[in-house]
Amino acid sequence: MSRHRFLKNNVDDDYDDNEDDYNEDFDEEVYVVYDTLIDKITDLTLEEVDEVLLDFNYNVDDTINYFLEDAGITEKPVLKTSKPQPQIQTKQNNSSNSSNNGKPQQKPQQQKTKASFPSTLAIDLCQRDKSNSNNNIISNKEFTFQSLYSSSNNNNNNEGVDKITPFDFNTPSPDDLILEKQKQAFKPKSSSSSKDDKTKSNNKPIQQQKNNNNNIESKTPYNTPTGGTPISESILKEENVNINTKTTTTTTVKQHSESRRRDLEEMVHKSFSSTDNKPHLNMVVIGHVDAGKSTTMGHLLFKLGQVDKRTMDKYEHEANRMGKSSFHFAWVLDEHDEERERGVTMDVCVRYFETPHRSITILDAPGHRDFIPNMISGTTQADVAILLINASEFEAGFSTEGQTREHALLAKSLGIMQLIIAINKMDMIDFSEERYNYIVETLKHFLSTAKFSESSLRFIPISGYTGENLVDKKEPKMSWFKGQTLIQYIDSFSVGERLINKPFRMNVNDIYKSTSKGLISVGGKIEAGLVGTGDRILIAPGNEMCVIKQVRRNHMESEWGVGGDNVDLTLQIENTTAIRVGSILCDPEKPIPMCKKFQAQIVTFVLATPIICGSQVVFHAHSMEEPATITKLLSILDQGGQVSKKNPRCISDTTTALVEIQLQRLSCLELYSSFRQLGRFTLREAGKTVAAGIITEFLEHKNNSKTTKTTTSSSK
Ligand SMILES: Nc1nc2c(ncn2[C@@H]2O[C@H](COP(=O)(O)OP(=O)(O)OP(=O)(O)O)[C@@H](O)[C@H]2O)c(=O)[nH]1
Repeated sequence: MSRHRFLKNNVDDDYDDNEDDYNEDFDEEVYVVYDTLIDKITDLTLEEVDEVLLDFNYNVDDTINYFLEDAGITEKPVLKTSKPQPQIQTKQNNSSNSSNNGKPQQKPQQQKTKASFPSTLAIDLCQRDKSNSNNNIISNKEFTFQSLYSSSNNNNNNEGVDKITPFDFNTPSPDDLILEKQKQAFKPKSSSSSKDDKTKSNNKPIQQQKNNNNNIESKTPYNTPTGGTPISESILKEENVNINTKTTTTTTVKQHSESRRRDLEEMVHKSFSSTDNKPHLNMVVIGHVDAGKSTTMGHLLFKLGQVDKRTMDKYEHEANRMGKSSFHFAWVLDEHDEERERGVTMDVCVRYFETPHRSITILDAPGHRDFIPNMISGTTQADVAILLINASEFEAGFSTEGQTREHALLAKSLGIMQLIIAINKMDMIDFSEERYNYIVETLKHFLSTAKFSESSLRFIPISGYTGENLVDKKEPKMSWFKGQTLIQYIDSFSVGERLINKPFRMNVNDIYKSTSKGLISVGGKIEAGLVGTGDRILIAPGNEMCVIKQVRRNHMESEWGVGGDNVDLTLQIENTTAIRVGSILCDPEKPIPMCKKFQAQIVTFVLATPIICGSQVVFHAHSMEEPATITKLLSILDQGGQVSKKNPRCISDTTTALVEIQLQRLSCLELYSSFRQLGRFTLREAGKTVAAGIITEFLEHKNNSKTTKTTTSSSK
């Protein structure tokens, strides 16, 4: 019934182990430089070459000179042209963990262009900027998200557009090499051959398009590059591809056939138009630490019959024994021993319930500031939110050190439009109307400066512990409140559009290992598209294929899932380490772009030190996080989104600006104009959220698509 939470640390370990996979596709220049220098600089790595090439805009000569100078070598080596073959060998070494030369196994180096986060110099520069041009920076007093959101452009012209760039077959392409490998590996097997016999080539040379600063072939996110990675044997079998045949064709792997698509659409239509259908919403519960989020949700689930009396008694008894008697409702959601011992939620917990007109997935987020990355990851999956406020200690949560403001701003930045503000622990303030009104007025003012529209806010006094106003009203001392109960407000959340016709995208938020070999279950939100059992989908990054064996939506088995659903998928996959929290599952024909450098519009929060060119931050988007550098400050924008100052020297508090951001590694991202939810991000520095933003333009990106070149003797 309930979803297990995935222990992020384990995944991070997997991820580290897998970095070689992640970095195994390089441009040809990388191999030219590497092959030319490797005899002279023996500790050279492909990753290092890749980084430096990037800095030199893929200029081979400049890069070689850089390394020679760095190593103090004056004699220039003869330039070696690179053939695809060494790529394969290097990657084989990688995947087999060979210690042959060891280099490709090393983790990527840190970026060479490092600048430490600003200090007094930056503050000084900023103040000078301010004094020179007071009009250019939006007043600190008025926090504005307006330009961030007004720039949201609904232009989805890119949607579904495929531009296929033909590959020049004069030279042996990486696909040819793969085909050779496939021929060897995929010898026809008898029908009785066991699954375990399957051999998968781990070589994944992709014919890459060059995506440097000056050479962006196209900005559409759905370009389908030529070349591709080898499709796994199981999938080839399902496609009925006979490897030992004569005619060579390039096939794009399809997620599902046209007829299957029609069937799935029919099922979706039938389900959605049924009178039993309750629109689904993902609801994140946020707020300062100890505001009562888990207690309120646990008590609500208990009142709705989602937790039986016996289990509740057991929790109460055990909580008593541990001296944590007041936490027994919180234990419905806080399942881990450490969370129960510490009385603190650490990771997002997922639960499901229904109201008369809605089916709701609860995402109970941690309130403690140490776990804000988890809160962000939960909020990115949500459609609506409940902000819990501790009425007895409102000031502590609302202070700049508290998380009330930060959570509300993050929720807004991550696309939450509808918010219930539950003023909790009313029993601790003797259900005082006066205190309630004071808190509501203070929050109303703050939330309007954060650009929440007043009509999308609902304020409600509750006691999560006594249960007052959760599903019914009993407390005579609170008879002054004439509004609805919490469950009624939840029931009246409006439901957003389901992006069924967009390419499939799902954000992986949980992973549960399966006991069956080759099967793995993942949980997360389908951002867009339609999937069904039997679909073949692509895992990015990593460009690995898998097959959907089972779909669970709203915690029930289903044959399909659509945009907006929070689902668990059981996947058949040969390399279970290819998937991790932060992966994106996508349509192999229209995969998510991979991006390393982009232009973005950001809004800064309250900053300890201003942002300058070279500021190091942690970039959070959907469920991924990645070290990043702000490489250029392009302009400061006014409230209308117009440029008010070009090339500023720094960006201070609560300012809207256009910047360039460089990530340490290629990451799965979308333009905000194409996929809002996957084109939003937040930036954190030293444990604090410093800005939120949207991706406006890719500067360095590549597109993956799952194509395979197969040789067939007969075509259907
Ligand atoms: N008196 C009273 N205590 C409450 C109420 N709601 C929660 N509490 C208590 O507040 C403490 C913290 O509650 P939690 O539900 O763990 O708070 P939380 O917001 O989920 O905490 P984190 O997730 O760790 O941020 C517990 O001791 C609860 O019993 C309430 O309405 N009244």
